[in-house]
Amino acid sequence: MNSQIIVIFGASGDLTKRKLMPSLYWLYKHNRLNASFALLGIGRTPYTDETYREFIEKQLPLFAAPTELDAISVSNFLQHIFYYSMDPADKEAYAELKARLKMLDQQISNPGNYLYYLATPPSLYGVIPKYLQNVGLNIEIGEQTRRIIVEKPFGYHLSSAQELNYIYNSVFREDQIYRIDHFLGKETVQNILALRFANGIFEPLWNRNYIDHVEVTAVENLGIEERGGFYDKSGALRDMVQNHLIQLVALTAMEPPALFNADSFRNEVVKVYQALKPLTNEQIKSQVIRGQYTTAHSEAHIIKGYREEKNVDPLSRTETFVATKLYIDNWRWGGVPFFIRTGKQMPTKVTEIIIHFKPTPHSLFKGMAGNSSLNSMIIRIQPNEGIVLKFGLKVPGSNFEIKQVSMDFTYDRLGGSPVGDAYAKLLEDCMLGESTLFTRSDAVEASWKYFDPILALWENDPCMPLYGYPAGTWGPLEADNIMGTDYAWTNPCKNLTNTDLYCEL
Ligand SMILES: NC(=O)C1=CN([C@@H]2O[C@H](COP(=O)(O)OP(=O)(O)OC[C@H]3O[C@@H](n4cnc5c(N)ncnc54)[C@H](OP(=O)(O)O)[C@@H]3O)[C@@H](O)[C@H]2O)C=CC1
Ligand SMILES: O=C1O[C@H](COP(=O)(O)O)[C@@H](O)[C@H](O)[C@H]1O
Repeated sequence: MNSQIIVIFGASGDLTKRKLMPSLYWLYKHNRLNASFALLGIGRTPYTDETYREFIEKQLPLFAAPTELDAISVSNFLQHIFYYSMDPADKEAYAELKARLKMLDQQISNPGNYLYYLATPPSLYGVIPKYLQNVGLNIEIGEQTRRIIVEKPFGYHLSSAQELNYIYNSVFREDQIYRIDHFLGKETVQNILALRFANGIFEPLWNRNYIDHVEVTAVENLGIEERGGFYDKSGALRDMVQNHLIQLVALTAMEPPALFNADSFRNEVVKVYQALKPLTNEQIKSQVIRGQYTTAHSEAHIIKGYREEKNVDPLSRTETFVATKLYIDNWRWGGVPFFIRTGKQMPTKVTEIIIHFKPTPHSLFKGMAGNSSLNSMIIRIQPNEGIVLKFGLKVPGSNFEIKQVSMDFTYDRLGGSPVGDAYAKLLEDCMLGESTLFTRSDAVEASWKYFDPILALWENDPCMPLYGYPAGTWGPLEADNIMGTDYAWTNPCKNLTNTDLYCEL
């Protein structure tokens, strides 16, 4: 790992304290950072190096596991942290920033390698690269590296994503730009690739001939917490579907890349997005269901409805739930529905992909329901990462009655070296110049191209329905309608524990 300075814009914010700092600390603790790395926090808040270190020190115990923290390594880690107070929206401030970076280079013997991390509100994503360019902070001289990580959402719709791509591509080369989607840093998400492409037994079945339908679920049992101001302008489609969920679809559906490198992998991802079958307005009405959580009363407590949350418009029509059916128009997937859903304030937090295989052509045994399949594969991404394969077996002693049983694998049985948070993986990859798990410009645009008409219809047609669902439920009943009579959502049980990979309802 090269020596480098990580420059975080938005260093006083929620993402920095909850995700970036604990991940960097984890990398530090596991000797994965260069001994002379430095972190320069940037923000308008008038911290000094010392007061910023105190701020970070207070946050760390809240987010890193107590067993991972020890006083000596925390205090050593903090010595690598510096702060520079400036408004990232102030063009004039960048010359001073450059001078501050030069000083820091000398202090830690860094040859001018900088990694910029944009953890500010998205309104600054287009501004910061231009101002860096104004003072030459984008230019690599000799062996230097200058990279930039941009948080999601990358754009608000297709045209703003295109505008941002235009700005980024005129300031940096594509291989210097890292559009982050933290789902790709999750170990089990990467394991989808291993499952599919390191094994000969699944791939022959992985197509329209054997797969009946696919479900992708990423739901949470929390509301929007302190992020009302951001979320009310975003909504579930922008926050989760256009990026995280569609990435999961891409990994499930992509063709095997010829090589395991950034370009081969990302070429295949883009092809999936390009093959998404566009929806007509009529189909958007019937196949894209949006919902918003409403107040729920239980014996023990009241859960606030979305419109009562802090910084949310009391008449808001922002969706906190989306369920939809999509098709991938290519030879492998033609006619196979992919059902995807996400929501806040659902009964549990779970992210999983379920591959439902086609039933046998004829039911020979008792207990095998007509045309429903006994075969499915559950790829659980969180909370308890693992894979379950379901199939039918004879009930002992019975008269050939068939029952569905499970063969399961939990990820923690695999051992291996310690694994950090998804952000640790992605930060480390970026520092190493490895961009496979970051989103390329054409992929962002191809994804927006599919989702743009949905957002446009929701925004422009006041008659488009927004369904309420009581907090703590599986979303509006209308979400069941998109499944039709042939399919049903698979809801994992409410109280998943780390020992149940899967439990029956
Ligand atoms: N928080 C999360 O869990 C996740 C966040 N993200 C994305 O990461 C980015 C950062 O998120 P988060 O940390 O929650 O955001 P915050 O709202 O906490 O903002 C981060 C920092 O940006 C600075 N800032 C805020 N407004 C302005 C402004 N108008 N001009 C200049 N600086 C400003 C503030 O620092 P100061 O006042 O010191 O300048 C603030 O602390 C967002 O784009 C978000 O979408 C993505 C995934 C998850
Ligand atoms: O990017 C986001 O993801 C989180 C969910 O991520 P997870 O890793 O905790 O599953 C979501 O809560 C947030 O709204 C969204 O911005």
